[in-house]
Amino acid sequence: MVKAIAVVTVSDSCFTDPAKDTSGPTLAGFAKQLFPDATLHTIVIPDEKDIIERELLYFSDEANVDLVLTTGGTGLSRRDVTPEATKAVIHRDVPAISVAMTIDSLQKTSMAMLSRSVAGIRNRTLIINFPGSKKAVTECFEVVKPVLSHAVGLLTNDEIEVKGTHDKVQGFVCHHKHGMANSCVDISKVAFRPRESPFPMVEMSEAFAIIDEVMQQWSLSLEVVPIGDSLGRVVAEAIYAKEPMPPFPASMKDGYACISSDGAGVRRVRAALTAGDAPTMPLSFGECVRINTGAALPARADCVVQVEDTKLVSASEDGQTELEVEVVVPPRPQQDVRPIGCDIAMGAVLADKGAILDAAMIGVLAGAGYQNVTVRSKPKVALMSTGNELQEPSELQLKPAHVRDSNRTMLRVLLKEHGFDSIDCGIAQDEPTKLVSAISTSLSQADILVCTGGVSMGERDLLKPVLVKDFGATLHFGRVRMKPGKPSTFATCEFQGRKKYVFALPGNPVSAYVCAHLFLLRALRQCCHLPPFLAIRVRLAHAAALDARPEYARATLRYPTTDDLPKATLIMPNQCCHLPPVLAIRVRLAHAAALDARPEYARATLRYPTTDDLPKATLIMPNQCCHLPPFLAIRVRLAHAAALDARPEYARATLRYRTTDDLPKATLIMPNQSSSRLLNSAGATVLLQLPGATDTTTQLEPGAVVTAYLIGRPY
Ligand SMILES: Nc1nc2c(c(=O)[nH]1)N[C@H]1C(S)=C(S)[C@@H](COP(=O)(O)OP(=O)(O)OC[C@H]3O[C@@H](n4cnc5c(N)ncnc54)[C@H](O)[C@@H]3O)O[C@H]1N2
Ligand code: MOO
Repeated sequence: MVKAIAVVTVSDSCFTDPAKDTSGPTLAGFAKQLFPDATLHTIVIPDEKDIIERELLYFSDEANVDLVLTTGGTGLSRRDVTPEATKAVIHRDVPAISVAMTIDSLQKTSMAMLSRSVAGIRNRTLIINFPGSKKAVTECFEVVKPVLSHAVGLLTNDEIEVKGTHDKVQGFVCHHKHGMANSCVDISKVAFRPRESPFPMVEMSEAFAIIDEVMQQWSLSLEVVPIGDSLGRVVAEAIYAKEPMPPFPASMKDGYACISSDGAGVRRVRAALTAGDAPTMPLSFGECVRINTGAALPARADCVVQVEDTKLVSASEDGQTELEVEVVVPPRPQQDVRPIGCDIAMGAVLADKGAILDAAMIGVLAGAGYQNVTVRSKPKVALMSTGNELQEPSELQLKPAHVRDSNRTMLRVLLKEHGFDSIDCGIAQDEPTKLVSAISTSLSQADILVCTGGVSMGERDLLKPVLVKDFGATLHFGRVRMKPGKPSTFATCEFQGRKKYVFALPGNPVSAYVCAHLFLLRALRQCCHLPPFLAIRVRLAHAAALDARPEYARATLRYPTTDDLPKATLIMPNQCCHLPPVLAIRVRLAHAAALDARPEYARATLRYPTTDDLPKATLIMPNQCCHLPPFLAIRVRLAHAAALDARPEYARATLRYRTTDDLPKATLIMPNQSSSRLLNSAGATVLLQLPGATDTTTQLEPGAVVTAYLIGRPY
């Protein structure tokens, strides 16, 4: 199966102006049409041998793409070096591919003789050079189209042979290849089923450690996405500024661009410059130019005097032209000027490797001329429900003894909420051969299979035996001391030569919901190098009965103004496995809580204190049109000193929370929080409300408590 394709346009002119690239998008369109499920990477690079080689190596060795299709740079001109770069990286050539393309093209034009295309294999990646025109790409793609899938299959098969031996040793039979699925699981002798679960009960800490360790084996791959689609993605390689920002000395005020050494006094107003006007003549002594915020200063001007610090001396009779103004306060050199590169120096890091792209960072990239960004790929997740009692949610009429499948919809939406797509693999019946067939289909499409139901002790709970006996899976855990979700199962297996991860969650809807948060999202976030969920401490608003098992209770938070910690209120006192939210946080009980024999994860709501001086009903942003609540305001401590402006300031910051701290610690993204510098907002999770400076207080000391508005996910 072709899982990932890269289309590389090699052309100096397209690199300078990507809008000129017609053959790349054409090739990409054909590739997407032929392999609609494959991840598609596109890139435009100049005719530089080193760069071409680097990208080919990257796509075959790091991004693990199956097919690299280049277009351009195959002709005879001095800069045409794509074939040389390709030859330098391939391990084996496949000359007949280029020969077939050439023979076909020769029937249309004798110019085809001048194409020097190369095709070859590097590891498991097939690389094919196409010529650089849209017409040639269209013709040549038709030639190779019939063999691409098979060629990639053959390359992948090398690995399957090796894995096949391994699978046989473990008793795994590859059912999906033979049409009708078989299973080694015998369900005829129900009377002899185990009366005790054979799976050791692992503690939560152990289950987390197992997931963390096993998911390290997830093989990293990268993809290139348009910046507009990159929200929440993790940057794969540091991105640098190709030009300074601002690219010219720019005014910070509406006023007059002057020469500071002229001091205070009357100046002739030579012209007016609004933002976007390119200044033509240098300023002379005794002159000034009326200027707007953001406009470029004329040569020799070294300061801006804001309009408030000037007086009109003379104007044209119609009032349309200022002739002379008086500068009242002598200006300082560089006053109210943003010098070239003061917001972003050329070569500065715009987004570092590992950064999680947010609106500010994406804005920075847009301002710096980046259209695409290389990010870590997300795993492909398949969702499957199991159970003979399940019917599609779309069926209005319930059949006798049936329930509608709510888990698949819930999990799809939950994954979406956390930025992950999923593949719907339907409902599988509790019958070994049907499960084998459904699991095979799911695993062939995804890296991670999430299924619900069939993991407990019933004679139709077949997931675990089918995974082990029919897929040779290793069960890393099959029971966890927790509530809800005791029979949660985590397994891995080799399938079609690739490692697959299986989260077999309990069928009870709440168990599936809670365990998806705790286990599945933890694993997915680790694959993308996202940090685990933030844990904060809160107080219970009321008593909470405890179960013998530690319990993950769904709760809401409330934020009274007088308490030190948020208050948590259980969604319902009866937390049997049929209800929903999440946030792993330490809380204080607001009331007495009866304990069960087992540690219990009780569902509660939380309240969070803010300071008494908090402006009580001030919305930071009017979310009200959609009847959404305002952003949460919480109290935090400054991790460092913060200089105060004359105006109250909403400073962009990140939070760090240790369970030993009484309050989260806030760190400003950058000390320079100037409003033209979007970089100082990139990565911010809170707006810190800093008070305006007074005569006696010009800075807040480390540890000072201020209000923070949560504007993003707080991790
Ligand atoms: N003898 C024992 N029985 C059970 C034990 C045990 O330790 N010993 N554990 C209990 C616990 S705890 C849980 S949790 C459940 C887990 O059961 P399964 O994962 O095997 O799930 P099923 O039996 O298939 O279903 C349980 C329940 O959930 C409903 N369900 C299943 N799938 C869906 C779906 N997609 N959408 C909506 N509802 C679904 C199903 O109809 C059942 O009512 O086992 C206990 N038993
Ligand atoms: O562990 Mo189960 O989800 O309590 O019923």
